[in-house]
Amino acid sequence: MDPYRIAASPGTAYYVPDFVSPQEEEYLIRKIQESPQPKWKNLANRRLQVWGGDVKSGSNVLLKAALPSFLTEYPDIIPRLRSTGVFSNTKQGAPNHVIVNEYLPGQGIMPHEDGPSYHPVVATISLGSHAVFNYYRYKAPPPEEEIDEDEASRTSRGRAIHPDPVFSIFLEPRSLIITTSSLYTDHLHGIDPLEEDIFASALTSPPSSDTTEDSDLDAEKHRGIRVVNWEQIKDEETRRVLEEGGSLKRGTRVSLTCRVVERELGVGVGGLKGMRLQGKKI
Ligand SMILES: O=C(O)CCC(=O)C(=O)O
Ligand SMILES: [Fe+2]
Repeated sequence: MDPYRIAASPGTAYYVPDFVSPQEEEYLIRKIQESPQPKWKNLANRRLQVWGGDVKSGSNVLLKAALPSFLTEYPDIIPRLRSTGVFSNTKQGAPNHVIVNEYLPGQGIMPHEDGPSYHPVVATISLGSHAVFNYYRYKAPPPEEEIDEDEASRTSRGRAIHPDPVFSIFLEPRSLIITTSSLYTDHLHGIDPLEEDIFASALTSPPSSDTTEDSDLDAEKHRGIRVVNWEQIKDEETRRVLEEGGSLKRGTRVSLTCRVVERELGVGVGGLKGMRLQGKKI
């Protein structure tokens, strides 16, 4: 995987263009769209499907269900992810849990952390359209003496997030991105709800706060996002936009977020009825 490493990313991340072929992309989108209506969960700003089973809240345990053949047989997404080796230090060796998200132009996902149920290596496949993944950090917590006991035991929820992303990664349709370790555990990730992404030239540096006397023209040149992996972008036209600055309209994007939940419970004959988990009926 070394040739695919994103050099400018903090932590270790890999960007693999053309991880799936155009034919496979079309097939996957079709199979996902053909899933029965109840498989879709409608959220305010996107809809999603969960495959592989549910993670019981509070337990971090996956109540395992079979992955569909469009992920295990044709196209062989899961075996292909196994062969990258990035999951080799997990018990399973390959993702056992996949979330499918569908975003129409103008939709996105708020900056968030995925939580402790997942092993901190994530494989994301983009289909249909591009995305710009933004990574954020929390604002520094208040000094310790100002935190009361209750505050300290609270989870990260409710902590203020820095409004500007620390960095952004461009995801082409059919690409795979693998994020690991600190990128996953120390940052939040999100996608802005936009119909069009605006890019500043990757060759310019972001305006610093003491360059307020910049001309309007200079300011214009600096406006927009810079992505850290622009040199790894396969599509020439897209790479030129990222290099020189410009905009890209979004289409419908379908993503596969593939992860490992190391603690899992298989579903035997008779299903979940009467099953107990850590002494509790589930
Ligand atoms: O669509 C994506 O690539 C991001 C999805 C995501 O962050 C999530 O499902 O937790
Ligand atoms: Fe996420």
